[in-house]
Amino acid sequence: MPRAFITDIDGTLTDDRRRLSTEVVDEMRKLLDNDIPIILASGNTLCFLDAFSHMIGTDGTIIAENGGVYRLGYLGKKQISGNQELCLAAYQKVVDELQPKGDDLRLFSNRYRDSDIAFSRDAPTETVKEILKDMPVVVIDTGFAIHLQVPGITKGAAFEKLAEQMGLAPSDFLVAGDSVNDVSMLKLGGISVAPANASPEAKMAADHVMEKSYGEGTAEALRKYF
Ligand SMILES: O=C(O)COP(=O)(O)O
Ligand SMILES: [Mg+2]
Repeated sequence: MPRAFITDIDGTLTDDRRRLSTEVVDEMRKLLDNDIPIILASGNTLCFLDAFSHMIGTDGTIIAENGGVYRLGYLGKKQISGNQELCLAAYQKVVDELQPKGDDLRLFSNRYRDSDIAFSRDAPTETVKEILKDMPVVVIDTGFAIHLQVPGITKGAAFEKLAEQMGLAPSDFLVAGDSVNDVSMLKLGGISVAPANASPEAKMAADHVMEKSYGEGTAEALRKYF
């Protein structure tokens, strides 16, 4: 049986309208009641994850901004890596190119971000990738936002560091994720699962694709593997 659980949030704990699945919350509370640690790993900001951790009842161990920010427990030091200035310059290049054509890209929660840049999916990801092909940034389309991050910063890299600080190996974890930004951590888990709604990349990286979608699929995995 896995000794710990690490999970993505959007598309993995939510439903098809991005509302939290109460079914998966019930299953996560059972883990917490049995002292099984949970890491929340998301493209969202630290403050989003803080509120989320409190309300789920985890100990505040989080990965935010797709690995650009991570922290062990609420009292741990917030670790920031990456190069947000570079990501912002890349974003500006996309805006300069697409705004005259009428594509309005909205920045997401930028004043709360320390590492990456996230914006609305109003332009095709392939177009953004083409514009940035000579820039040293990675374009990540999570299905919820487009993120720009420097290479090497991933949920998986932060997961390895946090697992070590927790005295565990990544292979001690059940990993759940639904999108391309989860592939790095899905590959590291002892068991990795993707709910049925997951992207082709996440399904490929996971050991098991669940029958159910979204949070209900992840709840199914928690019942099955713990
Ligand atoms: O921030 C996003 O784009 C998606 O968030 P997630 O990593 O929790 O799915
Ligand atoms: Mg997701």
